[in-house]
Amino acid sequence: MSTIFSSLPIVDLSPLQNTQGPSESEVEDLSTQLHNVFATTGFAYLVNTPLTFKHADVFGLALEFFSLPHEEKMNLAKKSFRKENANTYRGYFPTQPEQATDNLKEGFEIGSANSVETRSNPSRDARLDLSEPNVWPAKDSYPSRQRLEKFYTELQTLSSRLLSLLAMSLGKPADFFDPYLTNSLSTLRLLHYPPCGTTSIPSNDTYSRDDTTTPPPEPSDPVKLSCTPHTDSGILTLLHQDSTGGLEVQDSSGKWVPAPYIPESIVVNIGDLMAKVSGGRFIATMHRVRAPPASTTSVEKDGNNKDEDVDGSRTRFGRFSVPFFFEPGENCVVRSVDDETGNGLVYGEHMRAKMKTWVEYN
Ligand SMILES: O=C(O)CCC(=O)C(=O)O
Ligand SMILES: [Fe+2]
Repeated sequence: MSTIFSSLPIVDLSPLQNTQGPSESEVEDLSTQLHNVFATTGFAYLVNTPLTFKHADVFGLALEFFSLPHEEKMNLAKKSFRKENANTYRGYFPTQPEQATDNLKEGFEIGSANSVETRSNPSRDARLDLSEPNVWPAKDSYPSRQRLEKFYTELQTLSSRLLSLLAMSLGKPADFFDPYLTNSLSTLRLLHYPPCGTTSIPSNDTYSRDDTTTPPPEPSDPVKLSCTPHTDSGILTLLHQDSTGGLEVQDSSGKWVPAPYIPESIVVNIGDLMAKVSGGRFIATMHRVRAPPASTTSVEKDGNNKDEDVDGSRTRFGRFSVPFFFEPGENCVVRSVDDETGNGLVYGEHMRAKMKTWVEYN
């Protein structure tokens, strides 16, 4: 359980921007800071990151994708949404208002551009291929494919650096978790929450890379959600959110604490897996997203809401966010740092079990 808090801490990553690399004392300091935030709130803002992508770039990539015609997006839909498609894990998922109006979002997910087949027995579960290649719109309709692939690579590199700082903070060598990252299954997800003025229907359905522990909605809580309460499943999540607001994080008293937009920041949080690996020292904190109100204006490419969208058509977009789920390889054996000799958990199996609870795979 997290502690009681009223806002999320901010961690300044400027030492990682230095091309010479951070000094020894900066490494120590960052490692301690990250340990402290993940052991208390489980969530933080990262500022002055070494990413070359600005918010304007990131939300421009999302806007470009979600502005594609519906049919073109559906050509990339996962098999569970369009049975003639071959992709089971990567690709597009449409909004499902009939399933869960408190989870109203469309998304597009990619893995590594260099994904290699890692299923130990491909025929065993052809229904779900965690290491399948990405699917893409035609080049003309989505010219930014390479940009998105580059963004993925930068996020993977930044996450790996954070993980080595966490390894040190747990008394391990900086490269302790490197074997986890062989054929890493990290996912970059573009998310679009349409503006929603409709009444939320309480539902336990979730589409999220999240825990199964979605609590029932509080009866007296009139909050309309676009993403139900959950914890993330992997190592870390690095989230870009636009200025719409709506992300909330639960503290140990059960209170929902807003995590408002901070320009050019990334929100980072611990996933279930890292909570386990840390021997419970780090916390995978519950979070949720409030539905963007019907009056929400569109988002401009710089992440700031404006009445006009980038081509001036006054389309009302709702909210964009871009989580990056940092995950180990499918065959990675995951163990607590306190229990290096004990039985581990094979990550791919853990994921498959968890996904049976996700609405789009049922
Ligand atoms: O959109 C957001 O701000 C958060 C999304 C999220 O928590 C998730 O996709 O796991
Ligand atoms: Fe999440």
